[in-house]
Amino acid sequence: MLTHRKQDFRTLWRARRRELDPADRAAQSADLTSTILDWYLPRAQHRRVAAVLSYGAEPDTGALLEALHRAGVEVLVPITEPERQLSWTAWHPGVEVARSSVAPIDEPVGERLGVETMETVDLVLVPAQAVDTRGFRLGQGGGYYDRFLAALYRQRSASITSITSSTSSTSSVPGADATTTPDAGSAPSAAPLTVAVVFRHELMTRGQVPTSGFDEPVDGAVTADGFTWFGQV
Ligand SMILES: Nc1nc2c(c(=O)[nH]1)N(C=O)[C@@H](CNc1ccc(C(=O)N[C@@H](CCC(=O)O)C(=O)O)cc1)CN2
Ligand SMILES: Nc1ncnc2c1ncn2[C@@H]1O[C@H](COP(=O)(O)OP(=O)(O)OP(=O)(O)O)[C@@H](O)[C@H]1O
Repeated sequence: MLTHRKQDFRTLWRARRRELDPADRAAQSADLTSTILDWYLPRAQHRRVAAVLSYGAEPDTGALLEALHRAGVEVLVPITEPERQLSWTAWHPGVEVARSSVAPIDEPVGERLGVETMETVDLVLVPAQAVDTRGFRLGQGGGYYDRFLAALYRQRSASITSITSSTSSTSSVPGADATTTPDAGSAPSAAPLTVAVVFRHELMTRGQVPTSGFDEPVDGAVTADGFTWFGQV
């Protein structure tokens, strides 16, 4: 039942995405690019970002990936593996790509890294059809990012625990009320931060995205208007 609700919702929002005027899509993609660069570059620590090679009607990430690379940031993109797992590989302009064996998308050819590589990633840009202000997102329906985020958060909380046990600062869980912070002053401090990248109309009020047990919330969302953070990490 819930699966049907999710599927209907996905179909609806996919159609809305395809109906976006191409000029609007291009303008929002350009604003997303500058918003992400303006926020990230002054805060970069490891200078490593995980993103995606966009396809179809997604926000276009081409200019963003190139600008990050030009700024000396290592860009990682996902590789779809069997059993709905993701691995990660480095992207650079002109990298050789090959068709995935499990999804209808092209992916770079190169060394494949596991979730451990995220220990030195600052920011994970997560694809989504829609996201609500609890941080719940709807993706392509493969469950790839749900599985990946679960593994990432296990790793992240293990490292928070090891830091807090030596510094006695507090840790908490995502899920408090959202704050829209165009200057992103109150971004949570856990690393890497997970941020859904969506068009303006795809950022919704809490409870609007149907969820199921495996869904993992993201820390924030970014649209052409700026970043929104969903709570403390
Ligand atoms: N840019 C990008 N890369 C990504 C994802 C994503 O959402 N966006 N993924 C996130 O998990 C993974 C790939 N997941 C995918 C899962 C299913 C389909 C797929 O079957 N697409 C069909 C059907 C689309 C439709 O019904 O309209 C297609 O494109 O023909 C594609 C990618 C990893 N890489
Ligand atoms: N950690 C998990 N373990 C087992 N099954 C999972 C897990 N996460 C998701 N699934 C299953 O994967 C399927 C797709 O999940 P869902 O509809 O939430 O995908 P999605 O979030 O839209 O896709 P994606 O994460 O790839 O962007 C569902 O049947 C879901 O139950």
